[in-house]
Order: sequence, then structure tokens, then C-alpha cells
Amino acid sequence: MIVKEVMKKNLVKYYANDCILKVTSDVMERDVEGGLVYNESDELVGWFTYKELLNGIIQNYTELDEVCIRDYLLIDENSAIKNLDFTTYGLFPVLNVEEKITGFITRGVYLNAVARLSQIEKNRLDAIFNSAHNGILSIDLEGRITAINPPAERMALTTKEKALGKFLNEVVIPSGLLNVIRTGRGHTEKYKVGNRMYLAHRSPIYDGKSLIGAVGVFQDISEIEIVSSELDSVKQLVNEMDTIINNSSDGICITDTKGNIINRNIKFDDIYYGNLSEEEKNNGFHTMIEQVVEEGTRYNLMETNIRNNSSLIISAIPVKNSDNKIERIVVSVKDVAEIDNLRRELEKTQFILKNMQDELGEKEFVASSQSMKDLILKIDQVAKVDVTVLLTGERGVGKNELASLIKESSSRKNKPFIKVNCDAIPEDLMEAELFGRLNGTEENGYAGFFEHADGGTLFLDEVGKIPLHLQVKLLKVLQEQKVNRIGSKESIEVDVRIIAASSEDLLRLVKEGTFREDLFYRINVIPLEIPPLRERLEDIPLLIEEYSNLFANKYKKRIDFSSEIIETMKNYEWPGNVRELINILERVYVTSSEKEITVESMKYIMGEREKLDLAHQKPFIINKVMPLKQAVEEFERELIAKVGETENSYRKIAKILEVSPSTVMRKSKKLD
Ligand SMILES: Nc1ncnc2c1ncn2[C@@H]1O[C@H](COP(=O)(O)OP(=O)(O)OP(=O)(O)O)[C@@H](O)[C@H]1O
Repeated sequence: MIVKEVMKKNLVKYYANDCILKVTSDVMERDVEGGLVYNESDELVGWFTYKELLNGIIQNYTELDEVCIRDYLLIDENSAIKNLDFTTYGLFPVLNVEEKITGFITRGVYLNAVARLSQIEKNRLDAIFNSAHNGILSIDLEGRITAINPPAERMALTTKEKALGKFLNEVVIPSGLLNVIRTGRGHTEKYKVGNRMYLAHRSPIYDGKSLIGAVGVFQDISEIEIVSSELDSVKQLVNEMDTIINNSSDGICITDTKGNIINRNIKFDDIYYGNLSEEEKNNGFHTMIEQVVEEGTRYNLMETNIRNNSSLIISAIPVKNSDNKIERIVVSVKDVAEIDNLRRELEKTQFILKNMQDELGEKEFVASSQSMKDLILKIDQVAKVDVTVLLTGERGVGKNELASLIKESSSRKNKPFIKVNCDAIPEDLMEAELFGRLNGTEENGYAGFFEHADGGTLFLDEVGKIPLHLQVKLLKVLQEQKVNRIGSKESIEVDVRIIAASSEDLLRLVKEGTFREDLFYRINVIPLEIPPLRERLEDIPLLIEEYSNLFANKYKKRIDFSSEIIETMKNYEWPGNVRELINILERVYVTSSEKEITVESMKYIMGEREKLDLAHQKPFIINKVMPLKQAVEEFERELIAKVGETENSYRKIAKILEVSPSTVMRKSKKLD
């Protein structure tokens, strides 16, 4: 508000010689509180108010000149009202921009204007007070409520009418405001009422230097608290996600729908980027992202890892928001080499476990013939010495059994015993299986059988099946007792006792050039030949007894074998040696419903086995309904068993069935 808006316009000019009484009645009539005084030349000489006129009347002065105040201060009509100071002057003459006197302003006019200003200000503050989102409540020094706005009314479940003038404690529970009165200091506090959370800022109210009350501003922060705790859980989630992403063994990358990378882990750089040229790094990715965005579904891709020739499985998965719109794409890259390694490790462990389980078998080793007794004696002697033993003999004579006996009688009895059937391992995998592989990084590599057998015994069954190019490496390992994993220059020391076995004549293989002579002499330190079963017929009755007990237990029935039967069995050739004898006994137990087997039935069963060639032409018969998976497994079982009856190695069976030897081995194990 400025002077121009409230001043009295200069309507009447009073002169110094004007009569006081006349001027008084004129001023009263026009209700103007005072006026300006001029001389005869119309120049301003002073001013007066009621006070001066009254004083003149009391003093019996006659002319205005005697009471007017000649000291004056001219003010600009655009001056702010609030800047005027009426302590020295009772009236200010007012000048316009042209410096002409246009009126005056008196104390009364000024006070009126200030009162109006105050009212406006008060209304404004009231409006703010009442429309503030936060609750505001003030008290006086006694603790009585002096003001409360609608949000505070709602928080305190009261009304302004009820609350005003009441003691604070009668209206609200937290009484922190009284502390402010007591200490004169403000504070901030968080508190809970019911299930709502509040934040209070409490401050003292001072009038100049003296404390006159306290005001509290209360904010309902329940929603903020919820949002903040949600934010905390989101932060926690982000942390967890980061930990998962950064520690994943797969490469993970998160992009927006344009393929811009938002987050990716080190593995992703390692597996995926390591595989790309600079140019591919820039745009190889985008084609896949575009496809996912266009089709809205997962996209899978298989690429070759140029560094280790293994396969990379790349998947791009869309992440949709609640409106089913794609927001992000998660790309994961998996190096199949790692899965392969794990699978190999698993197979190896299963293999080792199986060996151990075999070890735990209940059956007794039968050696009643003189030749076998002599052999056991020799084994007992050589077992104690850490020399390489070569066990030879036809298939099924018991080479595996004797290898176990050697290990059992040796000082390495409680150390690892790894049996490796060299005939069962595909040629291209054999090197890695025996000696291990480095495969880029330390954790990607895996140990071979030599490392697994460290400190113990390694049984190399069908050693003649090791291909020529690996025989050099094997010889080196045997001589130096050190292995180098494929791809590694570092040698690993191993302390392994070797037992080798072969059903083929190794000397013949040496002559044929498929087995190295130096390796032959290296493993042929202690040769032990196991005679075929037909040359140690004395073992047959005991073997029958041993395995008959075993099957009686397994099939929960007992079948008696008469001396006639035993004689019949002694007359058989046993081309498959002890393994064949066990198979025939089991067949008797499975097929016979009688307590005693007749010579005819026995001959028939043994004769059946001689006619195995014919069995190849026998059709497979489905005689009951079963799940397809089981049927397929049974079919596989039949098929492998049929071929197995004529072929004595996994490799030969595999060749006929046109699968890999490891498949045959795996399936036969499964069928066991
Ligand atoms: N003297 C024995 N006493 C008890 N069981 C025996 C005896 N000899 C062999 N067997 C059993 O006969 C089966 C074949 O034996 P083993 O596997 O040791 O023969 P192998 O000569 O190693 O055969 P392959 O050359 O096919 O590997 C096994 O079940 C084994 O337990």
C-alpha cells in the first residue's frame, strides 16, 4: 500500500493569517484531521492537526500562523505506507512526480491504512494456517491451546471450538510442546498414534526476547513410511539381484528395448564379448533384441565359442510391465563347455561310486583250483610292492576281481581305487578322461583319472584299447609320475600304482604295431595270467554254490543243483568264463519255477546261449502295456543284451548299434 492510495487530496489551502476558529470548524466539517499552511505567495510554510488547533483555542490564539508547525518533511506519493514514521511529525505533505504538492497524510489516515494492511495480512495467514496440509497447533505459556488448524483437528480427533483454551494434555497425548515451553528450545520427534506415524517439528514462539508460547507442526508420514520401507525392500532386492547377477556362472546382460545395456556381469564380457569382433560387439546384439521386441517372446541362439570351440547358448528373454509392454530384455549366455565338464565330473563320480559299490559286494572270491590258489599266492606277494601288474586272460575270467584283490592286499587299501575300462571310453574323449583338461580358466578345467587316483591305485582295464597316439603320453606319465592336463604346460605330480589288464594278447598287438613295445615292457613288470574257467573245473562247484546263494537271496527262492547238473556244467566250454556262468545261474533263477533244475533244462539254457546268433533274428514281443519311456528302456535293454551276447566289448556293440561306446556303457549301467 502506497501513500497516494490513502492520502487526503489537497482540496483547501489554509493561509497563515486565517482565523483558528474558522479553520477548526472547516476542518471538522470536512473531517480531514489537519491541513497545510501557505503564505501570501502560495508557498508552503507549515502544517497543523487538531492538536495544534486545540492548543491555539486553549491559548486564545487567533491566527493559524501562531499554531502551525513550520518544520515539515515532504514525502513522495509513491512511498510505502509501512515506511512512514509518525513519532516526530503528525502530518506529512505529499509531492507527486512533478514535485507539486498534491495532498497530505495524517497519523489517523496512516493508522487506518496500517489496520487495513494488518487485517489483510491476518486473513492471508489464516488462509495459510487453515489450508496447510500439515497440522499446526500452538499453546501459550500455561499450555493452553491458542490455535489449531483443521489437519491438527483431524489428527487430534477434535474441533477448533472444543480445543481452543483447553490445556494441551486434555486434547492430544504427546506433550512435547510443553517441553518446548519448559526449555525454550525446539525439537523434532517421530511418534506413532494408532497405526499412523507422525513427524512433529516443535518450536518456541518469542515476542521479541520473551517466550510467549510454542507451536507444533505435525506431519502424517504413514504413507511416506510405507513408501520408504518399500524403497528399502526395493534397494534390498536390487542388492540381491546385483549379487546374483555378479556371481552367476552364466553371462547376464540387461538392456532396454533399443538394446542399450543397463547392466551386465563380468561373465558376460568374458563369455560373450570375448567371442566377438569389435564390429560385432557394436551391433551383433541389436538384431536379437529387435526380434524379441517384435515377437514379444523368448529368442534362443546357439553360437560357437571361438576360444574353446564349445557351444554358447544365448537366450534373450523379454521382461514385461503390468501393461504387458516389454520394458527390458535379459540376455543370458551359457558356455556349454562348463556343462560338459560338470557332466563329465558327475559321470566320473558315478563311475568311482560304482567301483566302490562293487567293492562292497557281498560275494566271496572263489579259488579252489590249484592254478587259482597259486595265483592268489602270487598276488599276495606282489600286492605289497608298488610295482605295475599286468593281468591277462579271456573276458570274464576275473581280472577286475583280482585287481581289487591286489588293491585290498596293498598298503594303498584305503586310498582311491579308480577302475577305467579303456574299451568303454570313446577315443576322442580318452585323453581328457585320463589326463584332464585345462579349458581356459582354472575353474573350467577338470581332473583326469590319474589325478583322481592320486595316492591310490589306477586299474587300466583293456589297456590294449588305448590308441597309439595316447600310448606315448601314458608311457611318459608312468615313467615320470607327472600329468599335464590338456592345454596346460604345468605338470601335476601324481603318486599312482598301476594295474593293467587285457583280454587281448598284447604281444600280438605289439607285433601288429597297434601297441607300443616300450609301453608293453613298462606295464608288463609282473605279468599274471588268469586261466579260463574250462581249465580250472574245480572252481565250478564253488562258484555255483557262491552265486546260487546270492541269487537265492535276490529272488527269494532256492534252486538245488544236483551233482549231475554240476557235472553237466563242468562239461561246458564256458567261452564267457565266470561271467557267463553267473549269467546262466541267474537265468535259471529267473526262468525256473521248480525247486530243482533238471539236466535237460540246464542243457537247454546252456544250449540257448550257444544259439545266440539265432536270437538276433528273434522278434521283440510286446506282451503288456507300459509307459513309453519304460518300453523304450526295455527295448534298449533287450537290444544291448542281445548284441552283448555275441560281442565282447562296448566298442563292438556300439559299432553294430551305430552309437558311441559311452552310450552303450551308460545305457547298460542304467539297465543294471
Ligand atoms: N573267482 C571268482 N569268484 C567269484 N566271482 C568271480 C570270480 N571271478 C570272476 N568273478 C565274477 O565274474 C564276473 C566277471 O569277472 P571280472 O569282471 O573280474 O572279469 P574280467 O576278466 O575283468 O572281465 P572283462 O575282461 O570282461 O573285463 C564278475 O561279476 C566277477 O565278480
